[in-house]
Amino acid sequence: MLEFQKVVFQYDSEDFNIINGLSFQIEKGEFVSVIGPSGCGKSTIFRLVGQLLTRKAGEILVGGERIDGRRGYCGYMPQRDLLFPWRTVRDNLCLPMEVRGDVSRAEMDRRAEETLAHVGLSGWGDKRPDELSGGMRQRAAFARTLLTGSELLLLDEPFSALDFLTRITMQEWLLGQWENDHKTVLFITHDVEEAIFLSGRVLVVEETPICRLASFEVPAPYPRTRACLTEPRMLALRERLIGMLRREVAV
Ligand SMILES: Nc1ncnc2c1ncn2[C@@H]1O[C@H](COP(=O)(O)OP(=O)(O)OP(=O)(O)O)[C@@H](O)[C@H]1O
Repeated sequence: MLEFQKVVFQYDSEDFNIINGLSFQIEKGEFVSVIGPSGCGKSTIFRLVGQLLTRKAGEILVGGERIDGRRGYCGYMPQRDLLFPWRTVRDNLCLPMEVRGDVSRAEMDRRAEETLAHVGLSGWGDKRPDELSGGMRQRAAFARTLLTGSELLLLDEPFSALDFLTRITMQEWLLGQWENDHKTVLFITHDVEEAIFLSGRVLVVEETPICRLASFEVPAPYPRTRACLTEPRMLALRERLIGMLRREVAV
């Protein structure tokens, strides 16, 4: 579903390649997390997939085809929900369809209502975002990401601003969504436990410049509950990943 082939990228203001010959693959329907220390370049990978940044070399393929010149092949959900405060929740959800411009107003509203119901927000379409709780706003933002119609979802620390209880509730909610629709999800987080609870595979940024990602299979079948986090194999993986991240930020 997503493939990097020897991708190289440099920010204009920097004198080195932050991404330096990176190759990796994500299969269709996988839930994969990317972890690494702050500032190592995780979001840069997402920006390259979304063509918000242009690589210097290498290829990025989605669904086996080069991304260049294409649109609508991925949905992006940033850390902050970025819902427009002056729009109703429904009109926020309609945005990706408005941008595409390929469906009528009535159809946009129908799809928005359907997706609101899907994320447990029936009846909230006429509200403004500031009338929703943090968790509800994130669900609305996720619904908007779904309405891009893309099979590949890039979720960039979507729960990091939430309080602990809302956060674990949202993790369980997201896992339930994924277990139903099996979209391909690439998920950035700083939280090792969140990564192993949600993912089938965890990719670790071991160094900057990023030349490779270390890949770890998560040893727990789906469907999952939080109880799996206390299993010895999961605890061992958690400790191993924390150890790797500690080494990277050691001073
Ligand atoms: N527009 C830019 N110009 C120059 N440098 C940038 C730019 N955007 C990001 N950087 C730098 O590139 C590095 C990687 O940034 P990026 O946002 O990809 O990291 P990250 O791993 O996602 O960080 P965090 O976990 O804190 O969100 C950082 O050192 C950052 O300062």
